[in-house]
Amino acid sequence: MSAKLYDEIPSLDLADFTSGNAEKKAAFVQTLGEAYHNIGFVAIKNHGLTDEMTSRLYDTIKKFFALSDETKQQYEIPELAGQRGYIGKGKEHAKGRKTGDLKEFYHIGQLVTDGDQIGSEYPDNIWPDELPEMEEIGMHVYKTLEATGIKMLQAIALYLGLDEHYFDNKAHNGNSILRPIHYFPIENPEEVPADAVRAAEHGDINLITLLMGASADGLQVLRRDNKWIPITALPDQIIVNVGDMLSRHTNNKLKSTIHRVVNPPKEQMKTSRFSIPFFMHPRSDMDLTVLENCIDSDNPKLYDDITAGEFLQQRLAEIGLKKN
Ligand SMILES: O=C(O)CCC(=O)C(=O)O
Ligand SMILES: [Fe+2]
Repeated sequence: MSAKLYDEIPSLDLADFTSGNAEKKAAFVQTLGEAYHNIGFVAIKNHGLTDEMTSRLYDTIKKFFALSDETKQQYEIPELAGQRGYIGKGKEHAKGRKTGDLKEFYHIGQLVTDGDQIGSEYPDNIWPDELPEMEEIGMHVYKTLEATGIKMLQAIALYLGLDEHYFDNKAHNGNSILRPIHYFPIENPEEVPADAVRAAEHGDINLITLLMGASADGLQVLRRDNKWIPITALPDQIIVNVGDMLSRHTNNKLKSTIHRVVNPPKEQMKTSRFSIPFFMHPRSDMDLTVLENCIDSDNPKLYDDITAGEFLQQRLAEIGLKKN
């Protein structure tokens, strides 16, 4: 397939995939697959979130991050390797770096309600006493994005020549995480390490990421020709990108594209930026062994066999969230 150089990431309508029109569905699958092969990112509309849900979650997390550091730190549990609750300023760094990112965030994890045994693998969520509304809106957005992610994975499965429902049972009650992020204001830019950025360049760990809030400035993706291009999404779109687990499983046929959040100009460092990614993980026993149909003489097998759970533990240590 030809390598395309996009100036902006392709936009798609998820309703084309779900509406029941076979032609539109096939076109969605093809456009999505080509975009993921070439740049790893798309913007989609009709993702299932309403404006009301989006603004309620933003209002809530803005109130949370406005609490004092001391209050927020009550919800930080290092033993959970940052998998639930609050993660303080500068704690996470990109793989291969030491300087922490200029962000603080909160992790909301899976809630199993159908009696599935896997529920016992997951730590309970942590909810702040100060914001009783966070649990309801947080879980509502979590479950909505999870359902949207399953549909995106169905389209991806078709593009890969797999059964449409290949990922369904692997993603059902998966170890996904909703991560509201606050890129905090910096009054005096001289006081932070010279190489500190909001989010240093990285690939996401998981299968796919569904990102709310990319309409805010600063997010950039590294194109195949090594040029950084800004991500712009319309207010009614979310971004959906390929993570390292999916890239591995497909022998890089689908690209987990490197991206970053750059700092604003110095005089605007005093402003906050918020975003809310949903990192879609499968169940930890999913086998990420490279798919047979993604290996041929031009594309030799690039990765060792590993499960999703093992891959996650490795990466959490590499980004500073899990202490050995
Ligand atoms: O804040 C954003 O726009 C992107 C965040 C991101 O890439 C991440 O948390 O993995
Ligand atoms: Fe990311």
